[in-house]
Amino acid sequence: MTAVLEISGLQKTYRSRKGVRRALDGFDMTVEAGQVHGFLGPNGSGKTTTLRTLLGLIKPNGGRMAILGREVPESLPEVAGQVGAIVESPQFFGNFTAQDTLSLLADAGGVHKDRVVAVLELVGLRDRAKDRVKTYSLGMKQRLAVASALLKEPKLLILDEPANGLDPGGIREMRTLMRNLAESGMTVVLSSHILGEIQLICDSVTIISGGRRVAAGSVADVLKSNTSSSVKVALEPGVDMRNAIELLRANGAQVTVEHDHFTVGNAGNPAQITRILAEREIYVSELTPVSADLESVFLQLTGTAPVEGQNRQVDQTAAAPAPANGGWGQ
Ligand SMILES: Nc1ncnc2c1ncn2[C@@H]1O[C@H](COP(=O)(O)OP(=O)(O)OP(=O)(O)O)[C@@H](O)[C@H]1O
Repeated sequence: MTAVLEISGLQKTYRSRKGVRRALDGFDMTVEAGQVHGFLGPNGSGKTTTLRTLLGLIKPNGGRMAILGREVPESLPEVAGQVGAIVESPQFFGNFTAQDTLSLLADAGGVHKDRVVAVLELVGLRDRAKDRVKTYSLGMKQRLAVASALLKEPKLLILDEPANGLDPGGIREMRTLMRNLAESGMTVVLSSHILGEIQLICDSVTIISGGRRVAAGSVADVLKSNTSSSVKVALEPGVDMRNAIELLRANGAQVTVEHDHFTVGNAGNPAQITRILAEREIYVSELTPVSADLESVFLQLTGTAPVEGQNRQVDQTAAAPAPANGGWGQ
C-alpha cells in the first residue's frame, strides 16, 4: 500500500499573552491509499490544528508532512489540486443557490460545469439545487460543503465532522457516499465524534490525545490491542451494588457503574469477581463478557470517560492509559 498522507513528529505551539500552549507534541499519522480513515480525539486534542497545518493554513514548529508523496507545505501548490477539504464550516452566500455556488467554484477552479450536476446528485441536493442557501437546514449546508470539496475529484478528501447536523438518514447516506468514494479510489480522512459511525465507515483510525498519537491502525487491530476483557456484572435484585463495587475497586478492579449493573474493565479472570464477592456473601446474577466497541477504547485511551461526581475539564486526560490486556485477578 502507498501512503497518501504521512505526518511525523509534528509540533505546534501557540503563543499568546497568556503563555504557551503545546497543541501538537510530536504527532504521527499515516493514511494509506483508498482507505476511509477516522481521525479521532477529544475536544482540544489537536485535530483541527493538525488538519490546518497540513493544508498550509498554520505553520508548524517542527516535524514532517507529506501528501501524495510530496513534502508539504513546500509542495502544497503542486498537490493542492488533488486535495479536497472542509476543515471549518465554510461560509456560503445566503442569496446564492447551491447550483450558483458550485458553478462559481467550478469556474474559479477550472472544473467542467457537468461536474456541478454530478456532485449535487452525489450529495443528495439535486432537488433543492435551485433554492437559496439561506433557506437550507444545517444538514443541507453540510451536504453543500461536501459537494464543494468533491468538485475537483480530489485524490484525498479531508472532512472535519462531516456528519455534523445530519439526520440519521443523512448520516447513513454520508456513510454510503464515503464508502463509494473510497471504492472509486479516493482516500478519505474524516474527523468525527460519532464513534459508532467511525466504527462502521472507517477501514483505519488514528486516535490523538494531548497532541500525541495514542493509537493507530485498522479498526479491528485498534479494538483488539486496546481492549481488556470486560465483563458485565449484575447482582441479585434488591442487593445494593455499592459494597460490591467498593470491594472490587479495593482489589484493583476498574469498575464502571451503569444504572442497574456495573462493568469490570480489566477482568482477565472473571472467576475472581465471583470469588471476592461470594466471600462477603454477595452473589452475582449475571456475568457476561462485553464485546469491545470503539467508544470504550476511545474513552480508555484518551482518559475521557465520565467520572461520577466530577465535571471533567477539556484539557484533562489520563496521563497514561491503563494497560489494555491483562489486569487484576490474572
Ligand atoms: N489560535 C489558537 N491560539 C491558542 N491556542 C489555540 C489556538 N487554536 C487552538 N488552540 C489550542 O490548541 C489545542 C488544540 O486545539 P484544536 O482546535 O486543534 O483541537 P481539536 O482536537 O480540533 O478540538 P475539537 O474537537 O474541540 O474541535 C487546544 O488546547 C486549543 O485551545
